[in-house]
Amino acid sequence: MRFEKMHAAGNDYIYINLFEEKVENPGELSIRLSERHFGVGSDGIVLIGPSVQADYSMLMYNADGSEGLMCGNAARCVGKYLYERGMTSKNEISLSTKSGIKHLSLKINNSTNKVELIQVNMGKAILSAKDAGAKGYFQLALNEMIDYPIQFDEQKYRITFVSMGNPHAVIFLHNIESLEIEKIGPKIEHLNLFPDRTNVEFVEVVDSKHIKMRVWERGSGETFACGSGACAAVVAGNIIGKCKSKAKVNMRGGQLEVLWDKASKEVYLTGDAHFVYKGEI
Ligand SMILES: N[C@@H](CCC[C@H](N)C(=O)O)C(=O)O
Repeated sequence: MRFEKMHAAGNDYIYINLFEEKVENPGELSIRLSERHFGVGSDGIVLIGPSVQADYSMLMYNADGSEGLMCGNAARCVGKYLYERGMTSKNEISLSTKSGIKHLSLKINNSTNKVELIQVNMGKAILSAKDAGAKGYFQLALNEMIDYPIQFDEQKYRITFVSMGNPHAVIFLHNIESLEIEKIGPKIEHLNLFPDRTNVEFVEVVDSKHIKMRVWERGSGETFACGSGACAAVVAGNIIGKCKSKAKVNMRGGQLEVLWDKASKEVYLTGDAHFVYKGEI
């Protein structure tokens, strides 16, 4: 099986082209390949395939084999893959995902014909179970959580829940560098408040247009970046008065830019993406 490793801000996935390869048990494959010592090593796998309603489709699996309904960084990598591997010559691409059809806009460097930046319209941020309506995408024990206080291990946290097609619990703190994310992340991921588990973003304000974030991803642990998480952090930050609706988000592996268009309620995620290497197993 041939694959390509790609990353976006250090959020690394193994990309498999279903036009060339057959995958029978993607969850099991993701566990095996993602393992950093005995496998290839990644935050999960991404399958690129055909679609009836959109130009292409994308499925993604976390390192523990669970399926992620949306992945902002993978969607952007898929845009680069489709263009640079000659599967499209379009710079506007529609991509079917488990949380609906997303639209990608590619910025091409005319002299190299390489994709420099990829923006994905992540769709509307959903803040309450009521707004999620029939689409669902997540279960929450409460209707919504805006700056909602919780306490465990004698520590207090305030959570704002945002669905970007996948669930995010956003927590603003003062010093994220010293955070024991391996201890706290899984506890919040598994709180009863989140029957589907949740991704957890720990966010620090640099200024109103710039935030820093560390992320504990559902199913993958701490990752170097999370695109949907960056979107959720800006939406949550804007709602509770911590940042503007357009902000840069710095994560361990790099920077992404997020714009929450208040008129349409849609969230745009922009940044670069990179091929790491091709492999065969
Ligand atoms: N890293 C991703 C999100 C991947 C899925 C997530 N762990 C989930 O289970 O919801 C991104 O860039 O958005």
